[in-house]
Amino acid sequence: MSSPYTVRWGILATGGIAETFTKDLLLDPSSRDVSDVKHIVVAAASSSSVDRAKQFLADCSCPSDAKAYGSYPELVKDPNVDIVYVATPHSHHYQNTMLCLLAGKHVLCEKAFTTNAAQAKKIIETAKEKKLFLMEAVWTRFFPMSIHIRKMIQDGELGDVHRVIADNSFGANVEERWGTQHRMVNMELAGGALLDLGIYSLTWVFQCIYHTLPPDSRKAPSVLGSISKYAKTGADEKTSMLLTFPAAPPAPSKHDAHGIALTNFRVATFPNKHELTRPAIRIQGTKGEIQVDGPAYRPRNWRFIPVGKGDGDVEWVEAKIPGHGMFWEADECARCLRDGRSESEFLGWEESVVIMETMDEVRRQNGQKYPEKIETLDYPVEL
Ligand SMILES: NC(=O)C1=CN([C@@H]2O[C@H](COP(=O)(O)OP(=O)(O)OC[C@H]3O[C@@H](n4cnc5c(N)ncnc54)[C@H](OP(=O)(O)O)[C@@H]3O)[C@@H](O)[C@H]2O)C=CC1
Ligand SMILES: O=C1OC[C@@H](O)[C@H](O)[C@H]1O
Repeated sequence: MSSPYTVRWGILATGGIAETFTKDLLLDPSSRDVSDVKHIVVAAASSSSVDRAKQFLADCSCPSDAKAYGSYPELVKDPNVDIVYVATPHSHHYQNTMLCLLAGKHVLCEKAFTTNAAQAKKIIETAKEKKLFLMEAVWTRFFPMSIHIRKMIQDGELGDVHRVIADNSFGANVEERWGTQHRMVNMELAGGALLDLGIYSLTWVFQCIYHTLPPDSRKAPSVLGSISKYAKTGADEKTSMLLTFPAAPPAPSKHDAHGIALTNFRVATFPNKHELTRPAIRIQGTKGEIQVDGPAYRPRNWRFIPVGKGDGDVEWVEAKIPGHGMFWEADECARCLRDGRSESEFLGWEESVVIMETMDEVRRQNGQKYPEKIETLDYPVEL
């Protein structure tokens, strides 16, 4: 058996998801029956200090020879880094990803890709120019469950999919939990429910209705969106979206399809998040519906209820996750690098842009603008 293709990662920022991702990277791939790729963490950078980066590497049990850097520019100069995982707040993704690409590094950038679609197009254009790999880290797309559900739809097991309803909401006392400075509500950090959580509701709508079509049949949806703002900062705390995907050309398909994407900081998808009470996602076709339990970003159970059957007739299917589940997107990055592909077919550049454009339009309809310094295409900008 040939030795696995090995990818050397640099971690940019040392916050919560950086730690979760890094620990997942270091899990033995055989624990998820993977043998063709493997991952090494060779460096991490903190904008706070080199000591913070050192502590991060230690906390994640990274190899002792992994390099700690006290700045992002130092990280992207490291010749041992093949690909950088960008784990800063949404507001910084554009500047940080441009830094990496211009230094010749492949990039996996956390979601939301950027603050707006124009920035997403700019980093994609730069990746194309530099012949580099770039992907938005919408990790849920790479779950075996997501892949299986997409295939069921493409194989016609649901019949014609007319509607997808997806909710990704937290029940929180926003004032107590996040105040005014936390990235979740801080407009300086592109805070708000839409870019942080709503993108997962949109992910389920898009991966079931849009992504399952042949690429040349995919058409961007029209969207109606409603935003309610958190009084203390103006970030969106409730965003509800109705998307209409036109009938798929060239063969005039029988219908268009609706997506209802919801996100909310005040009320949760499940009243009791530890019980399987109701689906976070419903994928509704003419032969039946798939229900996914949620949370939308890391669902663990799903079921298919054929037309004629009741909820009580069909058991939930548990989809086990040997770890947190971020390794699957990393495995996809490794396979793309191995095969010389600049983008993943699971989440290509065009689809990331269409989703960013959808969120832009919802923000436009509701007068939701972030500070110019995080909406700008200028680079470099000190944030
Ligand atoms: N895929 C998933 O499941 C999840 C994804 N995310 C995404 O990951 C990104 C980061 O989220 P999360 O890890 O929770 O955020 P954290 O606040 O925990 O970490 C963000 C890190 O970014 C760096 N940073 C640089 N500049 C700033 C700044 N001005 N303000 C705050 N932090 C700054 C800091 O690291 P340093 O000081 O070392 O430079 C900080 O620790 C977001 O885009 C979010 O959407 C978040 C949670 C889950
Ligand atoms: O991506 C995410 O998934 C889990 C949430 O807790 C987090 O806020 C969000 O960024």
